[in-house]
Amino acid sequence: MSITVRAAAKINLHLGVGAPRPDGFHPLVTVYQAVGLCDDVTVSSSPGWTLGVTVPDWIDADAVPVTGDNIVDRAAALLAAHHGLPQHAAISVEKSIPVAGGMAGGSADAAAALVALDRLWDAHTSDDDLLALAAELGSDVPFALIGGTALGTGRGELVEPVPDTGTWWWVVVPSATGGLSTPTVYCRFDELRPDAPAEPAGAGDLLAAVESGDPERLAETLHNDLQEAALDLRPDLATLIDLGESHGALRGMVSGSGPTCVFLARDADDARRVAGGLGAEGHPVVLVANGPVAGAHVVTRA
Ligand SMILES: C[C@](O)(CO)[C@H](O)COP(=O)(O)OP(=O)(O)OC[C@H]1O[C@@H](n2ccc(N)nc2=O)[C@H](O)[C@@H]1O
Ligand SMILES: Nc1ncnc2c1ncn2[C@@H]1O[C@H](COP(=O)(O)OP(=O)(O)OP(=O)(O)O)[C@@H](O)[C@H]1O
Repeated sequence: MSITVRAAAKINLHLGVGAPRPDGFHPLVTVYQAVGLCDDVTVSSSPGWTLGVTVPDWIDADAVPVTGDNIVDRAAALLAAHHGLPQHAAISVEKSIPVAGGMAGGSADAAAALVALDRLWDAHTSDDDLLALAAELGSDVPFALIGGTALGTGRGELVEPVPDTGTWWWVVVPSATGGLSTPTVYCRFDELRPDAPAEPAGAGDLLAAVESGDPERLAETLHNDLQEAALDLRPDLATLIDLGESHGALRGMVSGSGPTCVFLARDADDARRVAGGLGAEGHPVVLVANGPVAGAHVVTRA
């Protein structure tokens, strides 16, 4: 048997970050949106354990570990231990989400692997247990399971869907010069914001904008507390954001911890125009994606 599960990249429409907790994690109030830029994880029956990764030419294959350190290995080990099962399958991960890009690509793969292996092993894991296992794997992984548009609290792992009947158009520009480490960006946030409040900035205005369906209103309320830290580490991103806005984007920002930058467009045509403009300026990879899209879900079963 072979099962393919697809999981999407995320954008943080709102990312409010508070002062670090005693456990080192930062309290968040975030609004996630899953966008149509997806990784596919395929699992097949096998007596042993193998993992392969394929990438498009614009992703550096060496940036994705394949020898035991992949988050997919950790997801499989955790699910197997939860059920007292042996960890056996042949897995292939087809990546399209930027690596170390602030779009939660590894988290998407972990969520997809949990869903795929649950089906392959006939494990019937409850939704609550899947969410708990996801939270052990990483703060962004529970959202990758549910997708759509959702409020994230705690360290980001407590997720709750929010009403969103809009179709939002995004231009996505992965960095051509490598990724950023999430812990490094949080550390720089701590250095730049020693006075960060215990309670992160709330998302009321952003949630009202999402509900309105109005892209101009959403553009005004997009908010990322990690942007200052990401721009401090990668000053070139500020130039990119200005360029995207000069080509007609309603608003550009750093995605999560970066360095991918995302640009909100008025509609699909505008998104294509902004993408064309950035491509003509010499950015080698410029993608268009819309959201919200579904969380990790089975696409083929044979
Ligand atoms: C930047 C975001 O993508 C926004 O959604 C997430 O907060 C990052 O989520 P993630 O990559 O799933 O993060 P995890 O794997 O849970 O944690 C990686 C590291 O990021 C930092 N981290 C992460 C989440 C959080 N709320 N506070 C943190 O300080 C910690 O240094 C942690 O050791
Ligand atoms: N399946 C995977 N895909 C990508 N990176 C992985 C994977 N498994 C492990 N990694 C490691 O995890 C690191 C972070 O990768 P990822 O693409 O998830 O970053 P990110 O999108 O910035 O994460 P986030 O937005 O959740 O902070 C990579 O640098 C890589 O070493």
